[in-house]
Amino acid sequence: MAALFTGTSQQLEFSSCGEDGSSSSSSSDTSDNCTSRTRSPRIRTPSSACGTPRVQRHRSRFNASSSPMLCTSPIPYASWKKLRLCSSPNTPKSLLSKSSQPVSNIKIPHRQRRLCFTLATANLMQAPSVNVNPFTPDTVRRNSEQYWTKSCMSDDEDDYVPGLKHSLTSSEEDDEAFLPPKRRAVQACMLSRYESEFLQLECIGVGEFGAVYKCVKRLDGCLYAIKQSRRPLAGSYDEQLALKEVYAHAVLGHHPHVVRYYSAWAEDDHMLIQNEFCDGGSLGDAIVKREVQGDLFTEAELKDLLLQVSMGLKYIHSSGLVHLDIKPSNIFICQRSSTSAVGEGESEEEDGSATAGVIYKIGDLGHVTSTINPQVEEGDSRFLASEILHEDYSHLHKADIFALGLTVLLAAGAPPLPRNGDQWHHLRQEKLPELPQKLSLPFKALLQSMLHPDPTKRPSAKDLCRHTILSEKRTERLAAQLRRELNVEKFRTAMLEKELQEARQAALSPMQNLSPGLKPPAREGSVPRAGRRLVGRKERRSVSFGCPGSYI
Ligand SMILES: Nc1ncnc2c1ncn2[C@@H]1O[C@H](COP(=O)(O)OP(=O)(O)OP(=O)(O)O)[C@@H](O)[C@H]1O
Ligand SMILES: [Mg+2]
Repeated sequence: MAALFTGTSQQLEFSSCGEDGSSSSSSSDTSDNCTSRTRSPRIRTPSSACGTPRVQRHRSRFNASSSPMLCTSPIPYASWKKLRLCSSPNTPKSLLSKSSQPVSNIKIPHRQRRLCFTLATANLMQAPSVNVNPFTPDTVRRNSEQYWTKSCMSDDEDDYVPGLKHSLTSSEEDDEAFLPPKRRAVQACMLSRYESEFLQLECIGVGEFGAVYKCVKRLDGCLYAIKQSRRPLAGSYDEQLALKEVYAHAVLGHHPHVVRYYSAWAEDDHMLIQNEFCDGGSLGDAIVKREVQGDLFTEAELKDLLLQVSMGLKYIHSSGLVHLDIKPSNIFICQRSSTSAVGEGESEEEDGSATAGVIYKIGDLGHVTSTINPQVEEGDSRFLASEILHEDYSHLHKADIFALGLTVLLAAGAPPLPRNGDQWHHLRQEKLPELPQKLSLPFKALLQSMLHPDPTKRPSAKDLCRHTILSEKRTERLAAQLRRELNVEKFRTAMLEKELQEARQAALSPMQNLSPGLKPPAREGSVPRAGRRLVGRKERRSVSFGCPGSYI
């Protein structure tokens, strides 16, 4: 993995993401840009509030937990090294690699491995061996385009259109480049799991914990976001964060408003977490982008954001957990089409959130803790509720509501949030920041209530999901969902009607060929036997569509 990091950092140039630690400038951190993150203790001296500098407290906690004897975590923190037990899961790919390994497992010296990894990575970069998933929307579209192009070509071979021919050839070549030649199987067994199972496409973000890469999984051809810890993990604070994230994801399961987790493993002292890739990036990035374009989130969009994240929080809270690091850079955006491809239909239908537009998802579960036995690692100080600073953990889920209130205000165009000082306290004393747009009074009042100094006065995530101000949004979502379902049913009905007509015709045509004397007497309203048998299996499906005058 060291090699992996050496190799890839050369090729990918971390600095090209513009997010190296040194470039952080919190003055312009409208949306907690990843340049400005300081994972631990963000409050230096929130004036009178806290005598002990946060840094101190935080560090000591971290040191304590690095020793197995002093570990205070409620989670039985097995050393991350134990993850190595499952670092080569029996995915078809790893089984293939294993079977191609020589019987005598020759240990390659580290230096040599480094070289192998780098060379192999270079080779893979040149000719990526990745399967093409035929079911992803892009592939389906491309295949159908190719199908039409090909059929047009074969209809009239002589009508040669250079451009068309060229595009067809190049896309065929693309496909060939993606198919794994057999000889690469030998290389694959020398690669790390990350390198053998994934093709790294680009660096999509850098945070305190590490870097996040957009990757395509060679086996299924789908995109994933893989988060890699920057520093070696053993006994570190990062280890705790990484394990917390993995444990939380595993407990939470799937929800349309929580970034989906697929797998995690350790390689050469670094943790890797494979998550759903959100093609719209983070809300933080979206806020910055829209600010630059002078295009603020409208009130309707803000309500949609608030409703969706509240749904995700409601789910997290109902599982007895709290996020504790809600902020724009930890909320991810998926465009509608890509989300449906991930196969989340069931749960989306449940809460009626499947509509056109974007889907917001809560990610980065590195600070998640349980409400019953909380082990609080504060998140970003800009979003920290004051009771958490005072170590009052009796209403932890309301700290998430507070952070969400500030997140929505930032999306509404609020100026960058203070990390400490008087401004920091003002925000926690019901003094909302100035906004560059006019929000309706009820919506403003709702946001204000989310920032109430008394956590018990803040609405819960459940309250927010049911709130009348957001109910309009909810109704809209529900209506859109129903419209989609109606369209599907209409389409199904049309198909069945067509089938029915064909079946009737098929049944009638042999009868028409019979001489009049041989024809059985027609029973009014009945379909001839042959016809019934032909469509009999569709009976149950068809019956709800009420086909008058038939038994079908
Ligand atoms: N699933 C994902 N899909 C798309 N982009 C992602 C995904 N996960 C992370 N990113 C990008 O990587 C950045 C950092 O990710 P993440 O928040 O997980 O890391 P972090 O180290 O915890 O950062 P921070 O300390 O700011 O919370 C995000 O701001 C986002 O731009
Ligand atoms: Mg983050």
